Amino acid sequence: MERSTKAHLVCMAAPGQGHINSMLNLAKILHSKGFFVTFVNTEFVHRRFLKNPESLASLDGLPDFCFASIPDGMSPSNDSDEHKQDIPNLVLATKNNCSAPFLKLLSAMNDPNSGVPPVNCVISDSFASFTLDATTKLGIPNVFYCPCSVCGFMDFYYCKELMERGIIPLKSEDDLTNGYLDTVIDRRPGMIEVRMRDLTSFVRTTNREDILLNFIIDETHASHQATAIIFNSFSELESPLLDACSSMLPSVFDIGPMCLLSQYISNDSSITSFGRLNLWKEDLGCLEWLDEKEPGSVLYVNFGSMANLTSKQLLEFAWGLANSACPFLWAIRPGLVEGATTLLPQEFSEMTKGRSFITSWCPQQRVLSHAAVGGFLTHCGWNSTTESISAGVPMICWPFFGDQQINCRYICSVWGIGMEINEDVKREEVARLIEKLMRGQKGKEMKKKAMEWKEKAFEAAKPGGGSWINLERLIKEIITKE
Ligand SMILES: O=c1ccn([C@@H]2O[C@H](COP(=O)(O)OP(=O)(O)O[C@H]3O[C@H](CO)[C@@H](O)[C@H](O)[C@H]3O)[C@@H](O)[C@H]2O)c(=O)[nH]1
Repeated sequence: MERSTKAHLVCMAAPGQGHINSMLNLAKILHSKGFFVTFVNTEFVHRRFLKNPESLASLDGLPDFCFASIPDGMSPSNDSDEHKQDIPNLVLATKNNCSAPFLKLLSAMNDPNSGVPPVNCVISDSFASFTLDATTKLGIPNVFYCPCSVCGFMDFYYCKELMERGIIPLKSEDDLTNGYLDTVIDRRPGMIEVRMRDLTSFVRTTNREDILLNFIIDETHASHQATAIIFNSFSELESPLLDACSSMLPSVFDIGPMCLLSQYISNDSSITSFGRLNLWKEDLGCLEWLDEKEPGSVLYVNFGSMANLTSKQLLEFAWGLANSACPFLWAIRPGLVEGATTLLPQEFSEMTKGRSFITSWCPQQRVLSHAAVGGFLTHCGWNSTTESISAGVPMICWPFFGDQQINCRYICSVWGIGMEINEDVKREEVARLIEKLMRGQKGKEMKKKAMEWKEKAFEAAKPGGGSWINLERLIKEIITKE
């Protein structure tokens, strides 16, 4: 095969649906800008894609866009219950096992007989800092791509200082319930004043060695070694945070929302129709169901790819939805409720018949952009948040873990486009907030605000907008710099 002469970018995704979607959007944009792209997954997720026919078709790639995978130490026996995601185990496996295979992969691609151009730059998920060993050894730039919000990243980053000051981890399990979580934290540079409960859920531990808490501290601080760091955000949305971040880290570029930027890829590129990498099979039937519904009448409910609910929480949401009398589309992915087989009672199905559509996985961006959707009950994952902002849809927030608590705080208190449900979810509150969002004055105000943010997001992402210009600067000043 003749070796392409294009500059070669290797995009290393972290093993999670939210991370992969976001990185894939970026990879497609960079491909459309004339780069040769290799998109790398860990074997744990790659094995899942091989089992999903739609994703499998995408793995064939396109001219100058190919896929690769690296061993992560997760044996196929870990896939036995593939819907159960043991996140601490996955995080440790990736961190401890991927560095050497990644170096091996880059070295193989640099071989003149590899058929692909030598690697010019690595774009690495900022939660896959194991790539630094290889790029340091080979002397090539390593640009971190953070799929979280800037507020989420900074919240993780500042945990180190909170730990040094003895504020985290918690002193006792009682702190989870004795009101300690309502303690206000000193303002951190660039951030608004928050309570302990708004910090990442990973601080809710008494164990200083907690895997996830130490992981997010180590990974965010590893950004100091990156050549640059990119955020899936835009200046208008997170300006003070971006300023604070820029004063601490190497070159910072906000080039989001990625879901909008990727829509501006040139039409003549076959990459626009290029498939998606889904861990679950997508149900397009929900779009036809939405077509039948009144504009703005449907509440969309989805808790993303990682959150786990107890059966009790699921039932509180279910009865809240049933009692609200609002039409709703609810995606309950396999594994959302651990161990449960029968999820929803017969009475629920009878009571919501004709106004509910339950599925397991849907084309979320298309759902959020559908005229029938008037609100989103979400876990506040950053992709869901930016997709909702980009569609002008206000939210009801039930953050589960990680960066979702701080995203929720910004959605509700800073951007004015959401209302939070108590952690200890109760059906009465669910029904009350749905009513408020879909029919109340507060809902109207939030919708107006959401439409304003949508416009700002489009302004940033369109050719010539702030994020677009930042992308071009990134390519010129970092990726292709001689
Ligand atoms: O039925 C569904 C459900 C989700 N999605 C897509 O899956 C992604 C979900 O991403 P996100 O909303 O960010 O949630 P998670 O999958 O939970 O993402 C993880 O990764 C994010 C980026 O780091 C973090 O912000 C989250 O807290 C973390 O849980 C989005 O692109 C959705 O459009 C679908 O296409 N169909």
